[in-house]
Amino acid sequence: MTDIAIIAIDGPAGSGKSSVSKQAARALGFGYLDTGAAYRALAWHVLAQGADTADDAAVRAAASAFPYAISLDPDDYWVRVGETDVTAAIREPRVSSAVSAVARIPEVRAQVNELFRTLAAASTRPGVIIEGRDITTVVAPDAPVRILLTADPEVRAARRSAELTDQDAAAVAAALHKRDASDATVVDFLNAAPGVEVVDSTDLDFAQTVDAVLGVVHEKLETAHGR
Ligand SMILES: Nc1ncnc2c1ncn2[C@@H]1O[C@H](COP(=O)(O)OP(=O)(O)OP(=O)(O)O)[C@@H](O)[C@H]1O
Ligand SMILES: Nc1ccn([C@@H]2O[C@H](COP(=O)(O)O)[C@@H](O)[C@H]2O)c(=O)n1
Repeated sequence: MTDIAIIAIDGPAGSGKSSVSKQAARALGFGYLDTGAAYRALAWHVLAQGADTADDAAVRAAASAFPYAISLDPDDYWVRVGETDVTAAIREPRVSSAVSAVARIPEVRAQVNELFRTLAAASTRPGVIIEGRDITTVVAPDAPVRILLTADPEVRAARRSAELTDQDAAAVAAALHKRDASDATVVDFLNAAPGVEVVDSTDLDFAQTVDAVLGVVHEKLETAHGR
């Protein structure tokens, strides 16, 4: 990539990637790139066309004409497909349960990975935090800071369930674990690749987790700059 400092963060569902990355980006004055949003928006796009994300041909066709846009501003986050703001819609359970099928197609991954690199390189900020599942290993394996953000599965499920108060807690947990199991067949986001720092938030509150991530970022950036 360019001289923009890339902070790569991976982790399983509900590990705090988006909320922690967004807060850390604010503290650093960096951009924030949510890569899961692209997969979610493509799944939304397929469903909006009345197709099934299990239909590879339909997904490839949707990906070939995918007018996707996302904000990298942590204080003004939005996701659009064409003229439609899909920021909230892509979090709906119907999209969450359809997204893994989209993410398992190699050509789709290659297409969005190129887009992520382009978006990050175009940032006018000194750095960008990119979060997802394969950022530390595939999208930005040379990033000066690479973090695996994790927490015990039951803690992640409880946090997600606390967000989705209108849904049954057991169903929320089951959906989260099912998505992880499916996604883990495509990329390894449960084990840290060599050189990747683990931040385990199981026993940390939100502020402590942000501080732990910022601690790794400062340490690694100082090392990278020879200080
Ligand atoms: N250390 C923490 N302590 C308590 N709550 C936390 C902590 N970290 C994150 N959370 C909360 O956990 C929930 C899930 O976090 P978030 O949505 O950021 O996870 P995610 O990894 O981006 O999930 P997904 O991959 O499913 O999009 C949010 O409500 C967030 O505020
Ligand atoms: N780098 C990534 C990011 C995401 N995915 C897929 O997208 C889904 C949604 O991601 P969230 O971070 O919003 O939960 C996720 O379940 C994966 O299927 C991916 O493959 N690679």
